[in-house]
Formats: sequence, C-alpha cells, structure tokens
Amino acid sequence: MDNRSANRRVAKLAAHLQPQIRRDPTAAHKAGFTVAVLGAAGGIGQPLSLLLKRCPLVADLRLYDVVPLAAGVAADVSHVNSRADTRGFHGPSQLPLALEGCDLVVIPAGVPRKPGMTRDDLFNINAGIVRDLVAACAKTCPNAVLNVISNPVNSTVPIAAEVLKDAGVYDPRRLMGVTHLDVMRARTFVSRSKGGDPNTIDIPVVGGHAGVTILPLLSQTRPFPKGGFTAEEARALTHRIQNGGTEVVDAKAGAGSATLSMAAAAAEFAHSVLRGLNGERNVLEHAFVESRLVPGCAFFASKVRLGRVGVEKVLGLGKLSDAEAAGLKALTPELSASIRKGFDFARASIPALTSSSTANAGSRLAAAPGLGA
Ligand SMILES: NC(=O)c1ccc[n+]([C@@H]2O[C@H](COP(=O)([O-])OP(=O)(O)OC[C@H]3O[C@@H](n4cnc5c(N)ncnc54)[C@H](O)[C@@H]3O)[C@@H](O)[C@H]2O)c1
Ligand SMILES: O=C(O)C[C@H](O)C(=O)O
Repeated sequence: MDNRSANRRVAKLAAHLQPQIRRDPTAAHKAGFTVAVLGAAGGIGQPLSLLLKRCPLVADLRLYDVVPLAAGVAADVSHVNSRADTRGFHGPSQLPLALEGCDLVVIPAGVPRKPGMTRDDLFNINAGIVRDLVAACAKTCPNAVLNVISNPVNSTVPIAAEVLKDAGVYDPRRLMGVTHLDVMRARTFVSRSKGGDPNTIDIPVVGGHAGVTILPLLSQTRPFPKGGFTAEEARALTHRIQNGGTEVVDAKAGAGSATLSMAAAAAEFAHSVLRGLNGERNVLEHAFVESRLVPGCAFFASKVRLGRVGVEKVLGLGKLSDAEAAGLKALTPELSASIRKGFDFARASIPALTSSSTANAGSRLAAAPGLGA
C-alpha cells in the first residue's frame, strides 16, 4: 500500500472513530475535572468529599474549610483508591490555592438548623459566609460552576449572583442552588407509598428550598402510579416532601440537619454537572437558577438541561393540577421576599467587599446570555 492510500485509510478510520470517542463518556475522563468543596470538614462536607473522591470525572479534589480539620479529612479521603488527587486547605490565606483552576466549586459552608428554627434563621450567619466565599471564587476561578448548598438557598443564591455581578463575572448558566435533596425525597416518599422504583421514578420538584416554596408536581410523576393520587394522598406527600428537612432536624434533636442524604444528593448533582461539562447530552436535573418562569421570582427551581456551559436550558413547568397551581400561587410571595432579602443584603454589603472590581461590573454580564424559559 502506498503512503497516500495508507493515509486515506487512517483518515477514514479516524473519521469513523471520532463520533464514538465523542459519545464514549469515558473518553474525555482522561483530563478529568478540578473540584473544590468549601466547608469540607463539616457534616455534609466530609461524606460529600468521600463521594466526590469516588466520582470518575474528578481528577483533582480540593477540600477547604476554615478549621484545620480540612487537612485531616483530605488525608483520610486521599487513601480511597481512585484517580482523584486530593488535598486539604484551611483558612482564608489558603482559599485561593484551593480554588485555582477549579471547574466546579460546591459550597456547603455555614451553620445548620436546630429544632424550632427556619432556614431563614440561618441568614445572619450564612449570608456573609456565602458572600465572602463566592467573592473568592469570582476572583480566582471566575469560570467555575458554583453549586450552593448553604441555607437559606432561596437567599444565598441571589447573594452569590450579586457578588459575581459586582466582580463582572456573572454567568447565570454557572450558578446553581442545590435542591436535589428535595427531588430525592420526592422519589423516596412517593415510591414507598405508591410503588415504583425510587431510582428511576421522575417527579419534578419546583419553586425554592424552604417549606411551602418546595412544590412537588405529583401530577407529573412518571411512570404515573396506577390509580393516581387521591387528594388526601397528594396533600400528605406534598407536606412530607416540604418538611423532609425539618423531619431530620427534629430527629437529630439539636445535633444538626441532613448531612448524609444531602451529601448523596450533592454528589449525585455534582456528577451530573460534570457529565454536562464533559459533553454528555441531555443531562436533566432540578436546580434553583436564574429563571423567567414565574413573574416576581428572579430565581426558581425547575428541571434544567445541563451541558458544557452549565445550565443550557431552563425547562418549563408543564401542566399543573389545580392544587399545584394553588401551591405555586401560595409560594410566590415568600420566595420572592427571600430572593429580595438576598439581593438587598448583597447590595448593601458589596461596596465594602470589593471596590476595585466595581469598574468591571457588568462587563461579562452583558455578554452572558440570560437563562430564559
Ligand atoms: N441545600 C440543601 O438541600 C441543604 C441540605 C442540608 C443542609 N444544608 C445547609 O448546608 C449547610 C452546612 O450544613 P452542615 O450540616 O454541613 O453544617 P456543619 O456545621 O456540620 O458544617 C459546616 C462547615 O462549614 C465550615 N465553615 C463555616 N464557615 C466557613 C467559611 N467561611 N469557609 C469555609 N468553611 C466554613 C465549618 O467549619 C464546618 O466545617 C447549612 O447551612 C445547612 O442548612 C442545605
Ligand atoms: O432542613 C434543613 O435545614 C437542611 C436542608 O435544607 C434540608 O432540606 O434537609
């Protein structure tokens, strides 16, 4: 065979293999992603770090906390035999090192609820923690996807958005509040009461992440249970899903809130984000993101399609039952007020945060497409 026909055969083979390489989810894993957990020594942070160490898409895992235990957690997790290089960082001086080059930053830093508290009662402490951590992300890894777990999510995500805008690096596609635990709870409680496989049952949970702002759309359960839901079943299941967090807070009796189930939810959600960044098509999850779905709510949780840029598309709410439509109407004032509270806090405290970044404000924002739907 002469050189030219050999080259043609190689080119033909390469062209034939290329689509397979693109489709093969393991093909791009070779590079892997750099992921940081901020609050890694905490109740969520520790099991989340362990689960991320096991994630095949993570090549470099950075575990950061304000307490020195971060180093111990990293030493411990690093012995798990997976490819992710794992290092611990602690204290603000090491935060930029933890964030350098990150593709994804997961933020469970902050205080949890005790019995009798609402998530909003955490605002005074957690708002400042999230503001400062996101400011550090804006500076060191402005292109990273941020997954915000710290409560109250309905306010901390708007705070994060304002901080990113102030730094001129806001892209709504890369900012997500993690509401996946609500989806997991819906799958668990509905499949237990009505049958179905909790791994595959699909139940949209929309709105926000606090009490009545958590709105499961049981009428859209797929596969739909035989006989459907009676009004009483739908009411009881909705109530349980909305109060799943309080159920755990009360059961832990002052020792914290959901940590293990949340770590599982955050790890599963992070894995989906990385699958999207990795080029996998049609990765669908729920997240609290910038949205135009509901007037008055600049952020809203709904089904989203994840891709190479983060959130590729905010999907619609579908057809609601009468009870769900009433639930949506009822949640809007509370969610809207929580979002406004986050915006107001950020706007009031940002001038103290960064004076030099103000000149850049909006430069990237202007270029970033909004998340419509
Ligand atoms: N989104 C959700 O569905 C969901 C579910 C469960 C819990 N949460 C929230 O997650 C947060 C954490 O819960 P937890 O049980 O892990 O609490 P925790 O107290 O066990 O852990 C929090 C960790 O954050 C660290 N931390 C505090 N300030 C920090 C800072 N500035 N930088 C870095 N780390 C910092 C602490 O040292 C601690 O290790 C709470 O706000 C809780 O309400 C959200
Ligand atoms: O309920 C909490 O305070 C923690 C979390 O938001 C949850 O839903 O479990």
